[in-house]
Amino acid sequence: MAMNKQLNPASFMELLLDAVCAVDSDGRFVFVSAAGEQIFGYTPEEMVGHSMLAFIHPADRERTLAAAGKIMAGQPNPHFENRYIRKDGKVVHIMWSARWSESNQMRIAVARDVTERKRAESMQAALFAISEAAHAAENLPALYQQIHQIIGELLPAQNFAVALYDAASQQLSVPYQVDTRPADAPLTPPDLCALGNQVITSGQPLLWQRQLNQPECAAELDDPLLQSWLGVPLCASMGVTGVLILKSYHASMSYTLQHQELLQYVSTQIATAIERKQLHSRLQHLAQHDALTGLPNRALLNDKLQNALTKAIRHNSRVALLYLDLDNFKHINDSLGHTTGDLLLQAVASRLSQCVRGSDSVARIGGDEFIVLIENHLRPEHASLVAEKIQQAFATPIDVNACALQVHVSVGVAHFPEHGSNGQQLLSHADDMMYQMKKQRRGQHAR
Ligand SMILES: Nc1nc2c(ncn2[C@@H]2O[C@H](COP(=O)(O)OP(=O)(O)OP(=O)(O)O)[C@@H](O)[C@H]2O)c(=O)[nH]1
Repeated sequence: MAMNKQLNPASFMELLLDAVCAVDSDGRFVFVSAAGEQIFGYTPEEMVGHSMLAFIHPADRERTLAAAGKIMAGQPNPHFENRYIRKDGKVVHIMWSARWSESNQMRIAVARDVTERKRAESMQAALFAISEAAHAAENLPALYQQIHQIIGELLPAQNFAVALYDAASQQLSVPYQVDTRPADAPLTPPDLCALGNQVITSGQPLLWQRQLNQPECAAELDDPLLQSWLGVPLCASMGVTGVLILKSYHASMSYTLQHQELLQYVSTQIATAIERKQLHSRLQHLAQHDALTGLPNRALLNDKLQNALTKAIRHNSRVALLYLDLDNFKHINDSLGHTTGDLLLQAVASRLSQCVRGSDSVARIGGDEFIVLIENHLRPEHASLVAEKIQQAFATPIDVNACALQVHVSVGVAHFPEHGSNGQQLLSHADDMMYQMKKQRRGQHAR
């Protein structure tokens, strides 16, 4: 004989993994099924009678109210996502399927916990964003900033630093650091180093939580404000190249193993992005600088000159160029050797750089030819003063390989706007002036 089972839909409801909820027109929970406790951390009794808004993540409240308004106006919504704050403080992502019941004057909805899916999605999105940033960021500082932003989407990252290890000098430097610690106790980069170095040496992440009374294994943990410290190694093709560092100064926020795993998950991609950008920067530097003296080369000078002229035209201001060429440099090479000639060129570059302000530039455009680009000056006499200063600087011989070498420099000056409207014309004018000076000097010596 077949069993005559009585159907009891209410008992099915208790078994559902998704929570069934009813919310009245004032936005209060009227009913929450048993699954609600698993999802929200509150028992249905703790939720019923309370405003739905009280449980919603503050950043999602406005959006949720707008969606609720539409549902109450008769537009069912089977795919609305928002975040709730669980009783244990954790954030839970909910996918709602909701409609308005006119007869009951309630929103009837089913809530599904999609936190795991969201986590996987945001980790994928972070990886994608990091590889995008590696291509799009203009330079390394911009890349660090973008990495900070991307990590901030994944976990609390108010206090974040990138520390990089230089294997040659065995030093850890901190090229990027945002620290919200009160200004009366400023943080200096060496404070980061002890723990950072531990991460580098071990190649393992390091998580310190004050609340666990972990031993203070480094001086930086003496800081009474510090609640938690998390460092994850950056492992690239060359091994461990640095550390990503997160810190918390809030007793309510301590980094956990879950945070550590998240950071580790993206750290390899970040290490690769930094490595790629560093390589790019090195290649760019090589392409724009003279290998012997480290000064900007002709290509970079042309860029700088173009920028200077664009600014000068916009602000109705001046630009001056000094074209410098050493006299009889060939003789130094021929008599003392090419190596001495190289050392002399390096010393000349350094002496020239000391004669100009930070806003001016010195470039090496050929064997013994240098250019000084002078910006931000009011009168032509200023450029003449710089030229004089250079001649005075070279009045003292330069010591190279125990030889005191007397260097003479011929200098030609060109002014914008008087001697040309573009870089080419200015360089050509300054070259002509320099050559005239050289001819004059030769004439004087011949006499
Ligand atoms: N040591 C060294 N010499 C270089 C380098 N580049 C070019 N030179 C040499 O620099 C010399 C430049 O010769 P010139 O242009 O005749 O210049 P100069 O002997 O100073 O003659 P004037 O300019 O007429 O006074 C040549 O002997 C080049 O071989 C370099 O990187 N290192």
